[in-house]
Amino acid sequence: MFVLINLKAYPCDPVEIATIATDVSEATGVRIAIAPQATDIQSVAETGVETWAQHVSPVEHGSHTGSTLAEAVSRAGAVGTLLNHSENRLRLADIDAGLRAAERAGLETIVCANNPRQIAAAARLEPDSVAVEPPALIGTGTPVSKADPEIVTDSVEAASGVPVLCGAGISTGADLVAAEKLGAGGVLLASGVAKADDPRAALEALVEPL
Ligand SMILES: O=C(CO)COP(=O)(O)O
Repeated sequence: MFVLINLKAYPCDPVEIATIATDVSEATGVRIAIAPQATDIQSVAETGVETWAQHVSPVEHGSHTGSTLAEAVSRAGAVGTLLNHSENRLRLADIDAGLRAAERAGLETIVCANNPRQIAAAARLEPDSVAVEPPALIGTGTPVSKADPEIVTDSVEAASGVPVLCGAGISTGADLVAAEKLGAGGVLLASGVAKADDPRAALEALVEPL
């Protein structure tokens, strides 16, 4: 299972969480990555943890003030990027161009989507993986694998062989096991670790049953 922790714009310490993730990943052998704010990518990557961008802009080098260049996040130490998170929705053409920008920079890609129909469309754009996250469950602590397991199984079918992660409301080891049983190759989560009083205990408990 791939565990990708999206720190969003939460007021957590990204380097502390990255250090914990490195320790837990080394101790358990579970692949754990952190997606911090773009400006924290370098300091997070320096901990040795697998580091992802939350987004890259659909542009190449050029006159694109305010953009997040795929090559720049790669240079800072990111090895992958999310695209089209439900909190940062993109137009179809921009998802496509963002994917091609990430490919040029050598970044692994995950395109997020709300439901199995969108997963089918996202998979056709040939990302490395897709992630289904029903927006209504994000941040609720109610996992998609429990609230609506068919969203995961239908997404796995709709993705036509592209690996599927699931996310929204995931916070326990049981949630990870349930996601794996439904066919997900990984999970995307945020508040369960980024907002935990004790992120180390939260992350250890999360991967313990794997
Ligand atoms: O949006 C998410 C991960 O990208 C899920 O957020 P929560 O884990 O807080 O529900």
